[in-house]
Amino acid sequence: MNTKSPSFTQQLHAAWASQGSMLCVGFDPDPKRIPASLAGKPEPIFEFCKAIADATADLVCAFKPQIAYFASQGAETQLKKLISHLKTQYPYIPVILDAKRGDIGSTAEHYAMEAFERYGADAVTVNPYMGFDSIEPYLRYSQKGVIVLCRTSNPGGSDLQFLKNSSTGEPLYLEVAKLAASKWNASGQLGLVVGATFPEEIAKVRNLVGDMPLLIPGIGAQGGDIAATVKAGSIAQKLGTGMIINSSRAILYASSGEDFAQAARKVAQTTRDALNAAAK
Ligand SMILES: O=c1ccn([C@@H]2O[C@H](COP(=O)(O)O)[C@@H](O)[C@H]2O)c(=O)[nH]1
Repeated sequence: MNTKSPSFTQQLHAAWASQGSMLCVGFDPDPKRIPASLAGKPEPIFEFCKAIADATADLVCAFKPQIAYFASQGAETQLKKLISHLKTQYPYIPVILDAKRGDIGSTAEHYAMEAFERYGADAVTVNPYMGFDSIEPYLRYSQKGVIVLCRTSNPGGSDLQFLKNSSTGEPLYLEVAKLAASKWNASGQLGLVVGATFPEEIAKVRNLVGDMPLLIPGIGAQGGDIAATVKAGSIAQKLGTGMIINSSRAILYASSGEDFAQAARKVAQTTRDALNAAAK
């Protein structure tokens, strides 16, 4: 009997199929933007994120808390409580901790423990620019997802990610994609971050990495084009899979009033529907 819990990619494939969605709701809880109706609660960050999670859980394939928003407020306990709530109430929805860690192996071991043991995340984002030994400690958790930054959504991403390898002539982000697909993915649990703000590059990455999951931030507040993103990241014959398309602020802050969770749901629903329409 196989008693192992499902791996990150198994969870993801099940969520794409059962939820019928490629939308990921991101939790970037900015204290300045949390609705006044939650002020005075002992754990406003947790309450805010929980309300949004509960209002959108049937619309998503993943949730993505961004650790900086919790750590900057000393709200690690609220992050832990949020992930625990998500894993208890929605065990079929993978939780990706967006931490973008990158450090030497001995330190990376502790970052991996933080993500997978302290917080119980199903996957974590990592920065690959210190090389394979900085990623390897995460891969020891053979069921957990490791999502490697490749072509980020920010304008400054081009500063380094477009530098050409002097022997192959390939830009650095494509070298990362190639390494991820050919050498680093022994666990089969790797994914790549590619920004929705650069659909042409999403297509180039997809072309190199087969059906590896792509975490795609940059629709919504960053203005990435939904139709172009979905077209670029789709896998032939497997439409509606392969992408975890994140929106954080556009959903979280759809309303600053007491109706914030219902407003978030409306935006999440419209976004999920637009993603699905583009995948047809
Ligand atoms: O290239 C990247 C990698 C990560 N992010 C993160 O995604 C969300 C985007 O938030 P929006 O409010 O939808 O713009 C945020 O947590 C970033 O840290 C990214 O934007 N780009």
